[in-house]
Amino acid sequence: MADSLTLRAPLDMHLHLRDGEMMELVTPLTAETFSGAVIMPNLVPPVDNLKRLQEYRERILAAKGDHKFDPYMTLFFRDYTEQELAEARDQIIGIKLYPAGATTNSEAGVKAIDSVEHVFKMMEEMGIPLMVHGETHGFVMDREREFLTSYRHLAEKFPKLQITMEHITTADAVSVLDEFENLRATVTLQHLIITLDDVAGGLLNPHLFCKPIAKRPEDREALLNAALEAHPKLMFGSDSAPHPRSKKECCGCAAGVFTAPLAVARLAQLFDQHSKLDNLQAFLSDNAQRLYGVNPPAKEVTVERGAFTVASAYEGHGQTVIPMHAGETLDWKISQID
Ligand SMILES: NC(=O)N[C@@H](CC(=O)O)C(=O)O
Ligand SMILES: [Zn+2]
Ligand SMILES: [Zn+2]
Repeated sequence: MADSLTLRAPLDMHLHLRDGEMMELVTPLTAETFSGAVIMPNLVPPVDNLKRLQEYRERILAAKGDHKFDPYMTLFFRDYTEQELAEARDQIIGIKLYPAGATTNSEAGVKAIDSVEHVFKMMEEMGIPLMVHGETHGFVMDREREFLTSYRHLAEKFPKLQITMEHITTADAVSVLDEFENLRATVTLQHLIITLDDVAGGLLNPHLFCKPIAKRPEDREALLNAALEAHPKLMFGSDSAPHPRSKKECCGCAAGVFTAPLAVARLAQLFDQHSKLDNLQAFLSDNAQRLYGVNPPAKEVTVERGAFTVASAYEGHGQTVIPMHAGETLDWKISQID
């Protein structure tokens, strides 16, 4: 069994960097180990025009320091005009659709998905990918499964529109992925590891609470198998979603798990545990490069077997964030970054 592995240009295809002091704190933590990341637009107010997007990108580039790191920008879906889309096309990797109220900072999202199909049509014609937080407003455990109907409808009606099912959490979603050529998906680290039991089966763990909520053991199994086999349409997207400690350890805990600083080491441990280290490169970079046609800056990240104790908190810029696995010791660590 290999005791180390060098990963080329790791990519995080779903990342929240926030803004202001939180952005200052968390951006270098991703920029250090990843060559690029898809930056989610759910700021307050949302990133839904080019001026805001360009300014946000500049702030990210300033916050990343000297690290080689490409932020792949997204716009927050709204009823864009053809001219707006044409101007945005070369500056974005895609447009992210949130059903209104489905998750953190999504109040400005779409209220009725069938009322915006003219925008999907234009995006299809212009080759702009659509990324989707795919949950209905149904019972919390059924929201993703119910939304699969919308994915099927969109995939069929707009066969040239590239649609990413973001942060999938169910076995059903894995199956739908194979039904349509134009569907692809991201999956998080936590959904490969935990189930609802880890969130709420014993003492409540707010640091594992996110949307979509972690599901059943058989769902985790299906997601994990697809990731370990480096399913060609599945990409790593951490959905690392930092919230201040005070917004997590309180009554009315915000949804989001912060995994950016430990994601690569923890994925190496997971793939090693299942003797699938050889497939990590595809899951963590090659699939995304092929599906999105991105060409990230060169970066080699070597992981090796060895103890790595995750910080109990990340602090700085007046912010405190608690990561997943806080204070725990992992079996794999990053040993070198070139
Ligand atoms: N995943 C989450 O639970 N939260 C994300 C939003 C999202 O990706 O849905 C956040 O912005 O905090
Ligand atoms: Zn989401
Ligand atoms: Zn997210």
